[in-house]
Amino acid sequence: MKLDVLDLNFAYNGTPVLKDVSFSVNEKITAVIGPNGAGKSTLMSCIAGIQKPSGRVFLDDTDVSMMNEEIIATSISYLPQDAPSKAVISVLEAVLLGRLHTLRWKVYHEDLEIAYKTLTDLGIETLAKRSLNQLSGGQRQMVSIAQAIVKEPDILLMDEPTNSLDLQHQLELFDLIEEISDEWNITTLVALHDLNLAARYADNIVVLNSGMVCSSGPPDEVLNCEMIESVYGVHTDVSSDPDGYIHVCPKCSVKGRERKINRRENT
Ligand SMILES: Nc1ncnc2c1ncn2[C@@H]1O[C@H](COP(=O)(O)OP(=O)(O)OP(=O)(O)O)[C@@H](O)[C@H]1O
Repeated sequence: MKLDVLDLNFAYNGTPVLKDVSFSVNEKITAVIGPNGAGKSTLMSCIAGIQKPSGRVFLDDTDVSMMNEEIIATSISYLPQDAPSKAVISVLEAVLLGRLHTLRWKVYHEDLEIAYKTLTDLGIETLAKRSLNQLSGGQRQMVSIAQAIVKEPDILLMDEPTNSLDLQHQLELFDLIEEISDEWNITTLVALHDLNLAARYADNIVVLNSGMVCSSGPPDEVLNCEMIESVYGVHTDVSSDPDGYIHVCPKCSVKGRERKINRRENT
């Protein structure tokens, strides 16, 4: 499904946070990157319909503000950045909640099958009967991811889904996102801090800085030393491997290097 974001502007208490944000994606996986406070989470929640920005969001050329509640609820799945729930309910019940919305309160056999399949795909089926409040942070994060995926949405919005996940689970999560993107033809927008994960898995990268899109395109066009230095204030080596994947190796922060030079000069 095509996602078009057109001239989004959003302010918290009069302070602008998103400024004329426009981009279009129909690639399978798009990473939204940018420094702390750039506006990534705000952008995700605006697209999910939680915040009400000015501007337009179109799904396959239909204005989301014109779509009915049920279609939006079934089309868009949103995994927020907030800490996953510690409610006293089982993992299976929590995942099943992902199949429900305000206009759909009944669980069918098909929902159970899809919930178990999702848990198995994520490698957490053995947790099905455990209570959320007895899980580790990473395990709870996996359950939140299962809740987002189990909906089988057209648009999957994930805000820093790799928070609390170990290396194996980070890679397995993205392998699964790649797989379901292919199978279900969904568009995934994922806010990420890890530039190497973005380089490895995203078909397209949108760079947000101070609420504005400062670059967008495929990883090999977007990820370069100049962009990373100007947006993140970090010196890096950027290289590409024989498979064509970009690798970003951080060297030092611009400020850190300046402080070191100043210290040397003053001693
Ligand atoms: N509820 C809020 N009320 C007021 N200001 C907010 C609120 N939420 C976020 N902000 C501000 O909006 C700006 C963008 O925040 P946002 O969380 O969207 O950034 P982000 O790119 O997701 O950051 P991070 O990488 O640190 O998660 C920041 O300056 C932040 O302080």
